[in-house]
Amino acid sequence: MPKVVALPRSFSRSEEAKEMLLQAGFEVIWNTEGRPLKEAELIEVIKGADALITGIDEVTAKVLEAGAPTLKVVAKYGVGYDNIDVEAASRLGIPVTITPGAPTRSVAELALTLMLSVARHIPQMNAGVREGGWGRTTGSELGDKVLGVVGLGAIGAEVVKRAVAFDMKVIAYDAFVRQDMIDKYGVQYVTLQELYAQSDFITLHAPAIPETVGMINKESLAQMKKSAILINTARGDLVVEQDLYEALSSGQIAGAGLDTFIQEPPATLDIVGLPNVVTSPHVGSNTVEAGYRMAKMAAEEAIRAVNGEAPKFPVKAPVSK
Ligand SMILES: NC(=O)c1ccc[n+]([C@@H]2O[C@H](COP(=O)([O-])OP(=O)(O)OC[C@H]3O[C@@H](n4cnc5c(N)ncnc54)[C@H](O)[C@@H]3O)[C@@H](O)[C@H]2O)c1
Ligand SMILES: O=C(O)CC[C@@H](O)C(=O)O
Repeated sequence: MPKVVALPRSFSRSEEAKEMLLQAGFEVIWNTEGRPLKEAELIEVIKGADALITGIDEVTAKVLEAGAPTLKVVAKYGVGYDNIDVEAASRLGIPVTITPGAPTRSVAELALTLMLSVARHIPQMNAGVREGGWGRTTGSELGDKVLGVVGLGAIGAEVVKRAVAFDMKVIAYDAFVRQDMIDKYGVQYVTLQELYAQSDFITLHAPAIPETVGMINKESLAQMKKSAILINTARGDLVVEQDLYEALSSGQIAGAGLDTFIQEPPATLDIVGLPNVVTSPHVGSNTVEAGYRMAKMAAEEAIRAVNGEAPKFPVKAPVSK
């Protein structure tokens, strides 16, 4: 009986994907920890598995080596695969797949939610009202503001669509220029320096790769407007958190909305405790709808691999943290 290890915290909510795996004759090993697994835990659980479905667990070279004798695929439940040592997988002949498009709308909606929450101080006022207060703070509109999108891929594009509906002007930085974004939404491509200097809101949607890790640092923060609000629903690794903490505390920038952190939960409460910061615990794709799509697509990849079929959405380029 083929064995699939299904680790994403919300995977088991998807009855359809569960049923697909059972119908395909899989023995399914679930993650009962309620959190992503560490390397040592994964090394134990991966042994003898034919397929691994993973969220943001530590799929290191050692894990892949432990699974290599039987493992036929690592199917990422989502799109950001920086938690998987793709180079090691490729060396061991194990394909790595992702679920493109499945989390897109959910993450875009969260990015907008964070923009609005920071601009209107919603969590802070909500907390005050619940304590019997009536502290009204003055927020700002999104309309007529400049939104800078770093990484105009699937999620970035959905954010643009929504931002334009809020009457925002959008500028973007990406190595690949999308003519449809220019034609349909009037997006203007700029350099990173121009994006930092001109944006009222900056939203990160690039993957965590060597070129992007630490890109939001003392230097880039210093180029931003004092009124700028930074939104990060991409990966914590894109930000030097100590530099962001200092910029937010000193008024170098005005606020931040953060869904992702270098360490999750964050190692210290410094940033998340600041009054001008709104956070969420890496839930960009954690909706019922995105969960169903990601679970189904990942389950299909597991079944394909066990049947000896080629993966549908393999990761092409190796990435590192
Ligand atoms: N918070 C969450 O729960 C959550 C959920 C899903 C995805 N994500 C993150 O969002 C990221 C984007 O997802 P997507 O589906 O839009 O991916 P995508 O591949 O469609 O888009 C990524 C874009 O980033 C661009 N890019 C690559 N290198 C860049 C660089 N150096 N500077 C600027 N842009 C660069 C690419 O050209 C591409 O257009 C993922 O890599 C993942 O890390 C987070
Ligand atoms: O597995 C998760 O919980 C989130 C995955 C998400 O960040 C992604 O990259 O698609």
